[in-house]
Amino acid sequence: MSAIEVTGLRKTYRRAFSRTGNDALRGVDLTVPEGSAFGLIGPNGAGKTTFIKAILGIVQPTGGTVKVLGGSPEDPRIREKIGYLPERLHLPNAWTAVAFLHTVARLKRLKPDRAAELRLLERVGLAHAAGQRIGGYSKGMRQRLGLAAALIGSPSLLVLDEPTDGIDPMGRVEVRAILQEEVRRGTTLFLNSHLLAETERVCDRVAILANGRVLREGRLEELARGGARWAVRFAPGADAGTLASVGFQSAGSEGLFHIEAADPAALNTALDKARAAGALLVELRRDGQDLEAVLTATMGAAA
Ligand SMILES: Nc1ncnc2c1ncn2[C@@H]1O[C@H](COP(=O)(O)OP(=O)(O)OP(=O)(O)O)[C@@H](O)[C@H]1O
Repeated sequence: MSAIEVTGLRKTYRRAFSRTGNDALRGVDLTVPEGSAFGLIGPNGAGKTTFIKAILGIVQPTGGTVKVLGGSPEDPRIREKIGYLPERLHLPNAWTAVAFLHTVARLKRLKPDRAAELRLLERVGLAHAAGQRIGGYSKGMRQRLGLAAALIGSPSLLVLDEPTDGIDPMGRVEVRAILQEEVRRGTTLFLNSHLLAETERVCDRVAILANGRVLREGRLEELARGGARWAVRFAPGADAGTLASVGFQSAGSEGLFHIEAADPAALNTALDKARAAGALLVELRRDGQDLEAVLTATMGAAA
């Protein structure tokens, strides 16, 4: 089953007293496989937050269909299985973190469990501030609390809109570890982040949204990391003719070669042959672009 299945999704925000509107989504088809870590990227105003709100039933689509966890996002039984961290968090400043999580649990129709709530606060690095009023929290602390609220009840789908906004670099490492744990647990992660390095580290699939349309979608390996192409450096003295016969094409600079290998087994077979011919491997890396380069190239091609 797909965690999210969207077809022909359109959203036009109507302008008051006007016949025209603002087309935020212009026919989006997107499938998010269950258990995947999916990243949505794109420039400001692309429609990312609108897309997220549509899959959560917060905005009403103008057209198209949205199926989440096999049902409608408006179905309360489906909503209970979704954890959501919005881009703009509104937290009750006069409350403590514990009181807030308690209420979120009740809204999710869960039995309040103080020990579980304290464990969650510990997990997001807020144990020390559990009894403090939220009004005194820093931006990063508020964001961590929002993440804790999204994690309540071990959701099947976690939808996070800019989760590390305001969180310091060490905090980002912690948040990333939590997201990776959740994915290992089987949660589907849907992440909207402007931090491409973050998306690249956490996600296995990515979609590029621009001007309300999906320009590219696929496995990160295929889009960014170069897929089957590898760059290999051998120690000086390796015989280029012999290496070419087993698939290594010279890249011009001393000792540097490229090879296409469909999978790790094919790559290792070629490396074994190169070593058997006396070549010494000194460096191996995927010959790919990073996500920033993919986004820039995709946006350039679409302009
Ligand atoms: N409530 C609204 N009323 C009218 N227009 C809106 C509303 N919300 C969003 N828009 C418009 O819809 C378009 C898409 O906005 P959206 O916030 O979905 O983009 P985004 O990709 O999340 O942007 P960002 O990366 O800047 O957060 C923009 O042109 C925006 O101005």
